[in-house]
Amino acid sequence: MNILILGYGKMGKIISQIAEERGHTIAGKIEESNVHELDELDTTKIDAAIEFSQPDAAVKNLSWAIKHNIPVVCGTTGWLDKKPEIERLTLSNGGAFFYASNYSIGVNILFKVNRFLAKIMNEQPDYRVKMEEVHHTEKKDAPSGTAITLAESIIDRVDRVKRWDLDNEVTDNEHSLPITAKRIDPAPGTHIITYQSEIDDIEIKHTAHSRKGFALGAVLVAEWIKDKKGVLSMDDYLTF
Ligand SMILES: NC(=O)C1=CN([C@@H]2O[C@H](COP(=O)(O)OP(=O)(O)OC[C@H]3O[C@@H](n4cnc5c(N)ncnc54)[C@H](OP(=O)(O)O)[C@@H]3O)[C@@H](O)[C@H]2O)C=CC1
Ligand SMILES: O=C(O)C1=N[C@H](C(=O)O)C[C@H](O)C1
Repeated sequence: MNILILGYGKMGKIISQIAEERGHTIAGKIEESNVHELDELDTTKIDAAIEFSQPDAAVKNLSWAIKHNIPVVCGTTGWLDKKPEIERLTLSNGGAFFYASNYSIGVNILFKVNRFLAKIMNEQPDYRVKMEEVHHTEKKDAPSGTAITLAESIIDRVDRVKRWDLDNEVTDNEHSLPITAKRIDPAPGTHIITYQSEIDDIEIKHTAHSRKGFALGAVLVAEWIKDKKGVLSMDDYLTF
C-alpha cells in the first residue's frame, strides 16, 4: 500500500517505520513545515492516510484527505468538538474516516473491561469512581482522549455519575468523575480507573511501555480501511 503520513512527530515516525517494515511505501511525511508538499502529491496513487498531528491541525488535514478521496485513519486527540463536521464531510463525499482515541489492542481490552465493570458498579452505590492518566510533558491536551473515552463509558452506565471534571476544577461532587492528568517524562500513556469505598478499592489499569502498540494498531487499521466507506471506529474493526 501507498500510505500518506499526516503529522510526522513522535507517532508519525514510528508509524512510518512500522508501515515500511510491513512492506508499505510512504507517499509523504507531512509536518507543519512542509504542508505545501501536499499540493505536489499524486493523490490518485495514495491508498490511505494516517493522521497523528495536533489538535489545531487535525480538521484541516482530515478535510484535505476526505476531499481528495483518500481513506483516513485519525489518532489525533483534543479536537473532538469538530468531529461531527468531519463526519458530515465524509458522508457527503462518500469517503472513509476512522477515529480512535487509542489504537493499542491493550487499551481496547481495557475499554471493554471498563464497560463491564461500570455496569456492575451501577448497582454498588457505596463506591465513588475516579481516574488518573499519566503522559509525557509534550502532550498538548488534558485529559487524554483515552481518559475521555473511558469516562464517557462510565457516565453511560453508572447512573449516579453525570459528568467528568479535571480534578483541579471539581473536588467533591458525587455526580462528578474526577480525572487527574499527570505529565511526567517519558510516560507513553497510563490510565487507571479506581472505584473507592470505605471498605476497599477496585482498580483497573493499563500502562503502555512504548508507542509501538498505538502505531501498529493505526497501520493495521489503514490496511483494513483501504476499501471501506463511511464513518468507522474500533467497534467496526475489532472482533472482540
Ligand atoms: N489515538 C492514539 O492511539 C494515539 C494518539 N496520539 C495523539 O496523536 C497526536 C500526535 O502525537 P505525537 O506524535 O506524540 O505529537 P508530536 O508533537 O510529536 O507530533 C505532532 C506532529 O504534527 C505536526 N503538525 C503540526 N501542525 C501540522 C499541520 N498543520 N499539518 C501536518 N502536521 C502538523 C508537527 O509538525 P512540527 O514538528 O513541524 O510542528 C509534528 O510533526 C496527539 O494528538 C496525541 O494525543 C498519540 C499516541 C496514540
Ligand atoms: O499524546 C499521547 O502521547 C497519547 N495520546 C492519546 C490520548 O490522548 O489518549 C493516546 C495515548 O494515551 C498516548
